[in-house]
Amino acid sequence: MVAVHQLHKSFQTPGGVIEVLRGIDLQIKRNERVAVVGTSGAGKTTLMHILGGLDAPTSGDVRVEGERLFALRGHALDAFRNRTVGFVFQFHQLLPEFSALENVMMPRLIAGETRKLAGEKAADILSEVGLAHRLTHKPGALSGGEQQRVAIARALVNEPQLLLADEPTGNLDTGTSDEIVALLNRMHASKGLTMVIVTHNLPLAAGLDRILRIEDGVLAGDVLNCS
Ligand SMILES: Nc1ncnc2c1ncn2[C@@H]1O[C@H](COP(=O)(O)OP(=O)(O)OP(=O)(O)O)[C@@H](O)[C@H]1O
Repeated sequence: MVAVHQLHKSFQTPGGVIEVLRGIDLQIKRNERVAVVGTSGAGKTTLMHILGGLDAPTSGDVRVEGERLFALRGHALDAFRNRTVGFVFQFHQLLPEFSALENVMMPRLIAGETRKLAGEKAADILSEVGLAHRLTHKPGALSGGEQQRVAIARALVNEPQLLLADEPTGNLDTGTSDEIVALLNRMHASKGLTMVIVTHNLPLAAGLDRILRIEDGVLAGDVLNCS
């Protein structure tokens, strides 16, 4: 599903060039649930952004579903990302002036669907994440857990094969965090998703199929969870 070959990423900063990813090789199977752990600043978010085509590597290759991500340019990359990858961030990044329904419709409207069909699909997925009663609420009128459910619905509304989540429970209390983890696992099971989740939440990581540890820009550990 995902194949990463000799991935390097450097950033130019006022203090000079910093090498954040230093030669990562990685394969992720279809339907796998992978946790990415590591100390702060290790390069986890940078890796996720590159896996999802949000940022380009300095060198190296990423294939998603056999497609060389960075051979795609402009509109072709946008379209591939919109169709194939869903993102969930720590801070939900919902648009505050739009309702839950409108936020979730957005990726389908961007893909060119009519408002009517996009609205139906968005209502269905919001219902699947337990928010059928919150369609017209704006993000500010929702709890933190509900906001994250809307963000998960938005990530899944285009039926992507790959879900990338960066600290999806990082901003939530323990109870709400457990509900979000349960929801992600339910979505994985019902939709056959491949999931990659950056997390500092060790029980979350321990519940997934595989744990990757990134340290100082390299893959320092890769453990299958056999329990
Ligand atoms: N656009 C950028 N320009 C310059 N440096 C950057 C940029 N993005 C990330 N970095 C640096 O790259 C390093 C890795 O950042 P990254 O966000 O990938 O780490 P992380 O492992 O996700 O950390 P955390 O767990 O704290 O979120 C950090 O030192 C960060 O300051």
